[in-house]
Amino acid sequence: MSEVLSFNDVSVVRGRKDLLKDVSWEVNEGERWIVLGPNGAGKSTLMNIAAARLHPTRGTAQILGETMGRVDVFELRPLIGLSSALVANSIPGRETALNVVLTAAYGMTGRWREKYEKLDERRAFGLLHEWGMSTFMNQSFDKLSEGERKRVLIARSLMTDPELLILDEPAAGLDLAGRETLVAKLSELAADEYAPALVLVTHHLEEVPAGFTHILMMRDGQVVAAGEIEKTLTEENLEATYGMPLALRSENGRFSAFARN
Ligand SMILES: Nc1ncnc2c1ncn2[C@@H]1O[C@H](COP(=O)(O)OP(=O)(O)OP(=O)(O)O)[C@@H](O)[C@H]1O
Repeated sequence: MSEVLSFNDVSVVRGRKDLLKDVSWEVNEGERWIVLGPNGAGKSTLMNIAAARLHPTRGTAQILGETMGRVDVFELRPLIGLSSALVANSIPGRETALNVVLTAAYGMTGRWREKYEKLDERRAFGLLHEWGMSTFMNQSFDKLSEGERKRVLIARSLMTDPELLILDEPAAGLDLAGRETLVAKLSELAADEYAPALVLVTHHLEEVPAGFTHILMMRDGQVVAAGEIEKTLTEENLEATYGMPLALRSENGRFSAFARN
């Protein structure tokens, strides 16, 4: 099985603060990872490195076999699909849903004068269709609901047929039905043997789709625990991650947690 990510003692320092401290983490082809941790744990910082947007201050980060600092990141980035609030904010609101997906083919966020192949247009439409959004293809991005926007963003992140897909808080801001629809779709994606390696960042166990195989638990820029979800997602590790006693429940591959009295 080939390595998708291999981080060795990765640290990111800003001023006197360690945003990440000695993080070692490996993701292999076919794995579906959850990255869990409280606000400020360093999850997005870690994802920025995984998406080849940020260099570690110390340590080595290998992405799809290439070492950060020794590779042209512009060649690496099309191989990594990224869906995050930062990507969403960079999309011009008036862009249509179809263009939001299509422009990923050129690593752009807004359509300018580039010419797209029919093949690209068909692929973009196909992805919108797969994510239940083809009827919205001509609707502008800023007129979509939060849940619709999230699905368009995921379709966009798959446009270049990436080898790694990073979803940074894909269910943030969704209502219950929106969250459950998205989680079900992500579960389908996790079960698809042709899907890229998946990394999904969340604060909430309820947002972990069934079928995800591994979990990285973080606190204060450090790894609390990492490994197969069945062995690693324990009440003990949850308490160490969130700093409070939590009761863990699991049912049909889904999880939830509550404060323990
Ligand atoms: N450029 C920066 N300079 C200084 N501190 C920063 C910088 N970027 C992030 N931080 C700090 O680093 C810490 C980790 O931030 P990060 O966004 O990675 O956490 P997170 O786990 O994704 O949090 P959240 O769940 O709230 O999104 C936070 O305390 C944040 O304030």
